[in-house]
Amino acid sequence: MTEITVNGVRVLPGFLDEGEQRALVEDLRAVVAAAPLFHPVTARGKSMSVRLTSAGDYGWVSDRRGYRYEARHPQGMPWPPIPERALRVWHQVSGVGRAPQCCLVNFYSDTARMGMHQDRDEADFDMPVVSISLGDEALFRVGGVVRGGPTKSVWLRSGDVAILSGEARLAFHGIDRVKAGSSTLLPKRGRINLTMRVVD
Ligand SMILES: O=C(O)CCC(=O)C(=O)O
Ligand SMILES: [Fe+2]
Repeated sequence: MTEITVNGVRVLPGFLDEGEQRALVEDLRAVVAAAPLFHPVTARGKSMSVRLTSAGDYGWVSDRRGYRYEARHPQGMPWPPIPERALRVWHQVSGVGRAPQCCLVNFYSDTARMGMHQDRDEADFDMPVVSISLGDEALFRVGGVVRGGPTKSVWLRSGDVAILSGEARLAFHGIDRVKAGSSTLLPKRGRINLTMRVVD
């Protein structure tokens, strides 16, 4: 496994083998059973194309009041615990002593995408964001810390881990598209991305 760096974001291709990926998908079934996926809307009333849920002490939500971390799912239940298997990845790659407080779970259908944004709803940017990709490949675009600057893209494949830390912690990033049917991991097509974060 050769680590690559895309505008400062570290990518560890094939960090999880297929058995670990399958086990993690099973863990996520339990997460989604306890805290169903939902389609967030933005403060402007636009529906996001990903469906999402969270595990941990906090979950990321967005609705007409804007986006923020909340201790409960929009339907009122607490978020389930972050799967041990995901926590292990965090402790292997994050380089920090703290545990993540949120594991955001994004589900991308064939047509879903995510616009360029910074992850900046957390209190301490010395804490990295650790991402795990499962299922179909996705074109991940990374820019600098200023919107609109030059970008580089890389395909994130099932089992890849990406780390936003240091100078790249606040890098703009997004998902341009998902290559439908490029992986056989998930029973239906699509992609799951987990991002673990220390929130407060
Ligand atoms: O899906 C991805 O790889 C990135 C997700 C992301 O940037 C986010 O949830 O903030
Ligand atoms: Fe992000």
